[in-house]
Amino acid sequence: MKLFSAKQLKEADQATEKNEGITSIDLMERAAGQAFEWIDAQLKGQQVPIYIFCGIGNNGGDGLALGRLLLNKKYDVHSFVVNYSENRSKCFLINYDRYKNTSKEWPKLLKSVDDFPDIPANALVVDAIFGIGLNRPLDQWVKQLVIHINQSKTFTIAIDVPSGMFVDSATPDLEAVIEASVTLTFQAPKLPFFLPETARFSNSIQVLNIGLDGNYLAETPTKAKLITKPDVQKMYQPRDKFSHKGTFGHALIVGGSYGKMGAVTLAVKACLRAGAGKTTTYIPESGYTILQTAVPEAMVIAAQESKHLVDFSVSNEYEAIAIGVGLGTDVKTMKGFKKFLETNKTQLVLDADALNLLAQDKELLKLLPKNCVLTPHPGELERLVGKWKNDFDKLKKTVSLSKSIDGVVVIKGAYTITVYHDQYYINSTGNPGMATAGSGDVLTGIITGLIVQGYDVLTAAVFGVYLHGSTGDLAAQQTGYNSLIAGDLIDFLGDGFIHLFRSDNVPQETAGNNRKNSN
Ligand SMILES: NC(=O)C1=CN([C@@H]2O[C@H](COP(=O)(O)OP(=O)(O)OC[C@H]3O[C@@H](n4cnc5c(N)ncnc54)[C@H](OP(=O)(O)O)[C@@H]3O)[C@@H](O)[C@H]2O)[C@H](O)CC1
Ligand SMILES: [K+]
Repeated sequence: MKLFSAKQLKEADQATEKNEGITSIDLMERAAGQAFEWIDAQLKGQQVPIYIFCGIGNNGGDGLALGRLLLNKKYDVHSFVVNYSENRSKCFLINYDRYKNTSKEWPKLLKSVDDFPDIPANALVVDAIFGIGLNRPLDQWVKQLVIHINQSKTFTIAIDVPSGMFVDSATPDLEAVIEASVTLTFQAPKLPFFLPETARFSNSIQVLNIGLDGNYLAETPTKAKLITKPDVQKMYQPRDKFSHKGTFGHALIVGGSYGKMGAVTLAVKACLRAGAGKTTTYIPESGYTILQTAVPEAMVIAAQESKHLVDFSVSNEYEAIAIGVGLGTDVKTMKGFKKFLETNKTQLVLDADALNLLAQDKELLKLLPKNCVLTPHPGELERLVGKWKNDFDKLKKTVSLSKSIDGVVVIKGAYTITVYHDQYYINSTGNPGMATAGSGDVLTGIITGLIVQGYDVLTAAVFGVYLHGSTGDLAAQQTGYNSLIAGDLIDFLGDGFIHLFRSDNVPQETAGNNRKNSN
């Protein structure tokens, strides 16, 4: 699903008006009508005081039109105009008059802190102060209003965007943003809904289709995409009946150190479960028995060193090498890693300590082959690219890293973002139960397993991240969040694949139950 910029949404708006022969007031009525339908479906006529705060632009116009529709359905509506500017939009003014004709009184004008109404605890608040047109910090008194609404702790519905949130750049004041309970956003979600600093404001997101011009939406490229099930269904490569294990590639997992062999165990199991034809692990000698016992399906090459890898001389028979899980950052390991990068030509997935070694000597980044995949969590990313000022700056720095290595960078988080050059792929699956030791090792294994099967690195990263998350969602149905452990992600990966092509209407209690039944 594409995430459009504010400018693109305004262009889509104009294309719709031109191609459908409608005006912007018609489109506003459509948008307000959709918001009304949604709210009416939740309230079902229940009488709660509805407090609507409207700006003076088109977001405010939406709010007034919504207020009128709610009044027509006999809801208890209290409307306010937040008069932050005299520059009222045409559609706002039309709806201002229409509102008066319905309610017989004007909405109350707010011009300073003294005008703020008390908001009853049982009220439903509608925030239509600013939408995608916000382009500078809020005036002090408007910020105070936002704080006043947030402090009321009432159920708050944001129209299009929580007011105070910037859509295409960093939000300058995180105290001046409406904390919405639900965001009814038009046509497509907006990028900051998925970024760590701002995601909490939009909370539950409902996308309302207001029928913007289909051609414009289809043909306009966006920097950011939200990856959902239909996107990954297209990525899946079905298996040919006459395929054999050689068809699905050979992966090498390099890593492990004394006390951290579990990381390699998890990665190699996940790699196999993701569908790799063959896997080999290259580990310090002390891990030999552990690996052979824990994963009989994997081959093991034990290095001479007992506790840390020093010598990384591996053959070039693999389609991809994952390196870094449980590796450690011993000085000798660093030396061997550098030597390995100087000669290696195989596609790489770099995680954990491999990223820390790269961060220790950034010159090593120049030795990476084209098209490698880096999978940092925010701490590892910061060590690689330096401190960022905000989420947009983080994305910018990650884009530079991706371009400089000509590879893929996966920023792990609640919404994992895969960055390739200046494209962002935002993942929609996963849950807080996955914040557990070894979860990243499983992801590394999945991505590597997909690459060796022939998925290009970008697809492997985007698809792998989605599968990792959707598998976690299925696992959590059985384990709950607290008890989910990384091994569960491996056990449920098969369900994750099967679920890709299962209707989402499958009742919750049957989805993801396969493991229990087959055990
Ligand atoms: N295509 C669509 O998606 C549709 C969107 N609709 C709704 O329209 C809004 C966007 O409306 P817009 O009028 O462009 O902008 P806002 O309502 O968000 O803001 C109004 C104006 O306020 C000015 N501004 C910006 N920042 C500040 C500030 N900090 N303080 C004071 N004033 C500010 C700015 O105008 P300037 O000329 O002063 O710069 C804004 O234009 C969208 O979010 C939807 O809700 C349609 O209803 C349907 C189609
Ligand atoms: K709003």
